[in-house]
Amino acid sequence: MATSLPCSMRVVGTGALGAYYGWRLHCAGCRVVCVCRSNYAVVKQAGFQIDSCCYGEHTFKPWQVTDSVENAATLVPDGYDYVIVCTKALPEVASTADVIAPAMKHRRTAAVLIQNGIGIEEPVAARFPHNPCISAVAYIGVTQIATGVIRQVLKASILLGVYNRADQPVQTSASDVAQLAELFGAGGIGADTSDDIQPVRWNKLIWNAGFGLPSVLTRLHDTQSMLGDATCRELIEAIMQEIWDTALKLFGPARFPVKRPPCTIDGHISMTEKVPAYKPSIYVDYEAGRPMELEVIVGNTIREARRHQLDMPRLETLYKLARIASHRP
Ligand SMILES: NC(=O)C1=CN([C@@H]2O[C@H](COP(=O)(O)OP(=O)(O)OC[C@H]3O[C@@H](n4cnc5c(N)ncnc54)[C@H](OP(=O)(O)O)[C@@H]3O)[C@@H](O)[C@H]2O)C=CC1
Ligand SMILES: CC(C)(CO)C(=O)C(=O)O
Repeated sequence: MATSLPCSMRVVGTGALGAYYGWRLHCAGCRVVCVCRSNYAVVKQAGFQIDSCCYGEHTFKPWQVTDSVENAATLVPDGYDYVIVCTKALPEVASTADVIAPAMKHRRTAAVLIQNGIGIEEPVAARFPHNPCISAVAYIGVTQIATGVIRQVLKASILLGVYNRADQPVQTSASDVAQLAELFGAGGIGADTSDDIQPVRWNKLIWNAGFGLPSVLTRLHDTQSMLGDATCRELIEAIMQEIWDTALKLFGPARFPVKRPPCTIDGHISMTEKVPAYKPSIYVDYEAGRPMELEVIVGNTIREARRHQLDMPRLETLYKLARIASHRP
């Protein structure tokens, strides 16, 4: 893996998050290749238009824009340093490992998963046991509000940690993670590393399930409308509490709550109150009739709890209702 700039990055899933982080890594001097899908024609021609609460309005023209992972692989024949995955995590629709496989042929290429939810790393680490695997938790609040147009409402930060399976021949090291954090830092992202990333992922679930499920079920659709409704606010807090309590039982008090804020329910709510109204990405997908990240954010959470003989009755009921809602005509 490269230790100094410039460094090659391939961003797969260049929607809101991918465009934003790709832009900041480009500003840090990395050669960024964006693999686009529905926004390919627009981005290839005009780049991304980014309206950032931190940097104002900018056009981001990546080093290369391509419409397939196979093409991206030919652009850097020696292999990428990092393949940054910013697709929605939808295991029931597509396997991330299959999607990125053409660009993972060189062993030094690290897979970096910047996605919400839990249980997303295992299939990637199992498929590419010789490649480093980095698990990332992002706080940023970006949305692709029109094709190729990205709006950011919160200062971006990212927490990076290793993902290793015990049987992997090559173990991802803390220095792999530190090098990537340095690159994000050079791009102005508040980047930090964690030597225990799974509780951090659970902590992020508190926000994503807490706001995501009620947004779909109440259709109050943005954070301020939801918090402004007393019943919805109560529901958000109750979901958050159930996940918080479960995480505490799973990880124990030495590992949970995590040390970095927001790490309390009040902290998640007050962070949200401070930023403009924002549609949870589950709601953005629901509204557009696209598959939602229900399995990795909610289904996997319930299943992991059950594996440890823990019940999450509130989440389970809302999960069933949201699944029904997702099949609406
Ligand atoms: N937005 C945010 O503020 C945050 C998001 N996250 C997480 O980050 C991840 C990305 O979210 P976000 O950027 O909001 O999502 P978006 O829907 O904006 O972007 C996802 C992009 O991935 C593309 N894509 C999906 N599959 C493929 C594929 N096989 N090949 C190429 N492109 C593909 C989609 O293309 P198409 O348009 O064709 O579907 C879309 O452009 C999610 O896991 C989300 O939960 C985490 C923290 C904050
Ligand atoms: C919690 C939030 C809005 C801001 O960090 C976010 O990052 C997300 O949409 O997942």
